[in-house]
Amino acid sequence: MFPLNNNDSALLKSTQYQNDSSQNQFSIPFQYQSQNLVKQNDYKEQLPINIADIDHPDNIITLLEKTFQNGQIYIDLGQNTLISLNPFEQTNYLSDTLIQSYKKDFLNKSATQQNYQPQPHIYKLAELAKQACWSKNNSYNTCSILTQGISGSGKTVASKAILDYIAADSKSGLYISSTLNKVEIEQRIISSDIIFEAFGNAKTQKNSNSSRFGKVVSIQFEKNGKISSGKIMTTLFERTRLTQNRYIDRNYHIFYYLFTAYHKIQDLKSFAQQSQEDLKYDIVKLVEEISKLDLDSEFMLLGTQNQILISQDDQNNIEEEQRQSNEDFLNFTKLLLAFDDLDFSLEEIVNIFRCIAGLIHLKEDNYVKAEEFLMIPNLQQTINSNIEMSRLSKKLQSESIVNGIIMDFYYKLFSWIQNKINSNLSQDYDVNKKHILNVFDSFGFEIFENEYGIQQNQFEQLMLNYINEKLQNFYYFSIAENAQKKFQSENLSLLKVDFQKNDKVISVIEDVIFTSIKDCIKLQRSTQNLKDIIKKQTQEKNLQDILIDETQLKKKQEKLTQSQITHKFLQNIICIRHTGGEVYYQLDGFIQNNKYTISQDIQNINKMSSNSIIKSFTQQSQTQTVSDITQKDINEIIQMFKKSETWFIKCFQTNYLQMPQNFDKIAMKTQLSQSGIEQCFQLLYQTYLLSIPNEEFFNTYQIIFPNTKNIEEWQNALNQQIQDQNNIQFLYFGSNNVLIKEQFKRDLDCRREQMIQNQQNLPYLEIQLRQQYDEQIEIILADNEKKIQELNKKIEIKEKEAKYQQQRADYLEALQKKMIKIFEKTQGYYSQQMEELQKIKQECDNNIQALNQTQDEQSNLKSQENGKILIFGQIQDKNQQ
Ligand SMILES: Nc1ncnc2c1ncn2[C@@H]1O[C@H](COP(=O)(O)OP(=O)(O)OP(=O)(O)O)[C@@H](O)[C@H]1O
Repeated sequence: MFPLNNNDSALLKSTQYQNDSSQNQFSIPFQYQSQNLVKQNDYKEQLPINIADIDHPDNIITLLEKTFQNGQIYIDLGQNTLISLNPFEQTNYLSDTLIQSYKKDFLNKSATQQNYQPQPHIYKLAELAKQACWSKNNSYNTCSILTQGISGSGKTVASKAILDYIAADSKSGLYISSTLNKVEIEQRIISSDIIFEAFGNAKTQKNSNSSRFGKVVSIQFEKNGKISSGKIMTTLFERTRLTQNRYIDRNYHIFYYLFTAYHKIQDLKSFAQQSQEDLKYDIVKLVEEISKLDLDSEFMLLGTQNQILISQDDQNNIEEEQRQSNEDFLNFTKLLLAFDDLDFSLEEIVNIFRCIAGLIHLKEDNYVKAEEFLMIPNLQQTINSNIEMSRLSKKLQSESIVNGIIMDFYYKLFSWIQNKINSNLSQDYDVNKKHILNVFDSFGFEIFENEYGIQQNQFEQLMLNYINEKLQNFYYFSIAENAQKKFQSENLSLLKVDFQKNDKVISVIEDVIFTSIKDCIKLQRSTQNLKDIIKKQTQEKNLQDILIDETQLKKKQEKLTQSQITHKFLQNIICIRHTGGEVYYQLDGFIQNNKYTISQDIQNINKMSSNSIIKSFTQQSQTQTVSDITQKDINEIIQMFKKSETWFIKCFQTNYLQMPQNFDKIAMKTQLSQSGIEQCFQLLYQTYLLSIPNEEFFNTYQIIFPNTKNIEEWQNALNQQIQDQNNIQFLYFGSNNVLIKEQFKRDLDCRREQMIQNQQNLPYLEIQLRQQYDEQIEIILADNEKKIQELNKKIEIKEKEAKYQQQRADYLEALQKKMIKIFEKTQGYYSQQMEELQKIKQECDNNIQALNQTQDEQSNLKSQENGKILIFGQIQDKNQQ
């Protein structure tokens, strides 16, 4: 392997390359040289593909605009950041069919192509996040997806798309249900969303289905990837909406659902008849109870919107009323089905609706009905007994107590529903088992302006903007950390990039404003004192640059107070320099809205209720403030994110008029600065890099420097071509991967192509040489072929011989075995014969011996006889003589 590069010299810095044909026979200039970076001013028709191609944050807008005009709504910024543009029209970007084909495509292609890079899409992000729940590089095996953007920018749609993608596994039949009679967990998670929307969403100026709380849905997977359980956490529920309606804003959906259902009771009855058999609870009985709720008149709690709908006779309004009421009715029926999916009992649903109806009647001062439906006897008496002798009229005091009860009860009802849902979803939830995906449908930066375009921000806006600053701060931390990790894992050091962080803004809110409010509460000071305390603490903590100083503020005030309308508003304001711009806050109401305004006594009236849900409401600590709870919640959420791999979806409204095919540059520019992307542009720009394994990179691009033998030589060759070592980094040689800007990779690809083409156009001589060479090779190959054939023949003969020898060996072996068997069989017989033979032999021997003896004796005898004969002969001779 080539040596590691862990210093800046490893970074190739250039926008220009030599173009000297005498030095380099393949002297095709890199495209990078001519059209590498899109400059701030000459940015025209050319569409950059990603943020790495832009050299100035101002051009991000053009990137977004061109992408949008191209019919795309997703832009990948790298560092786990995806921009999602709200098109305000139905597109084919989100659908079940697309989910299925995307899943299939992703799985197939990622299995076969190592560097499969599908187009930026929310489903791609969901898939990557799900996969990362098992990744070895993610030690927590937990992932988080955070959607951010202003109201109406598409956070909820994006969060739902993620959940739809995740839940699609069981819809596709990938997993077989193990619980026959139980609703699938995926369905229950989707149904929980319907319930949360009914109770926590409202129609606002900016969004007809605006979430008025932050929600984290945590999904736990089994080892096989199936969802095992879920858990839902909520934060910063907007309580003030219940009693303060802003012109065309509506209250929470559930009030209108119930009101419409009551008025369409016949339709509801037929719906109940149809769905009766499918539901576990008795829906017919439920409809009977709804018909008793006495929601006949116009109600203040339903706000101006409803009054307009009921009273106007203008044709458009009648049509709008009809459309809205059909939508509310349809959503109500969905809610009834969702309750069943999550095992809400008949009694529980009736108690919820009775509570809602009770609050509607309470706001009308109709204590008889309020007592009946809240099931609290002597409610009016208790309220009256809490009215004190004070400067405020009895009416105002009673109104304030009633508002307090409504906000308190509704918020606690919402929490009760959340707990009920969690008890159903989270039975098997266990943080220690990991494989968790958190999806946070959060808040965006908010500046509220009145009908004259004057900022009118209150405590609620401060809380939203505070959470937004905290999430922004986490975003900076996260991308800086990710970039650092990416470079460290390649033994590279990241160039230091300074970016504007927002720690000081957070400090002003937490350490100055929150503590000042608390001091005021403790010392029973009024909001008039609040401003002075804030000013003093800001100076003590040296944070003046975040709070606009008095002289500046006065100048701005003078301009604004020329209009009479603004005069009153500007009396008690502070202005904070937020990440997304300057925001003016009206301090009136800060102290009151930060604490629980109802007394302990009033809070306790729920204990007198025979409605089991209302009775179960727990008391809120009087010392705990909204800012305390919010600060704790958001810190917990951020801690949870810090222990996970996090993705960010930055949602944008393409225009404030909510019109399709309309890209409002000014609106987009404002949102861009509020999104935190501009602030860390340099880091995103520098680190948007593709990663290609070293070997693959060298094999692919070696052709560009044909004489190089390894990646280190390749790198040196490239360095020699670089003329201008300026500050643009487009290529990093890491220990395992080459990190490269996409545009530069395209340039390399282009150069490679041309090198290949050049080879095809070699001069005539070279072509001839090549032909000769090819012919030679052909001859060698033919000769080789012949030799191989001969060898094969020999091998064949040898093989035959070997086969024959083997057969013989087998035959002899078989014969031997046979002989052994015969020998074993005949052994006994032969030994007996041998014995007999032995005997015979012995006898023979004896006989032979005897014969020998006889012969000896005979020979003796004969010799004797011969002697005798001799003697006899001698005798004879002698005789003859
Ligand atoms: N990807 C999309 N395609 C089509 N329409 C969209 C898309 N995203 C958002 N919209 C439209 O914009 C509306 C507002 O979106 P959404 O409710 O998700 O906003 P939000 O950011 O969650 O707002 P809030 O903060 O008020 O809850 C949707 O009801 C829908 O009509």
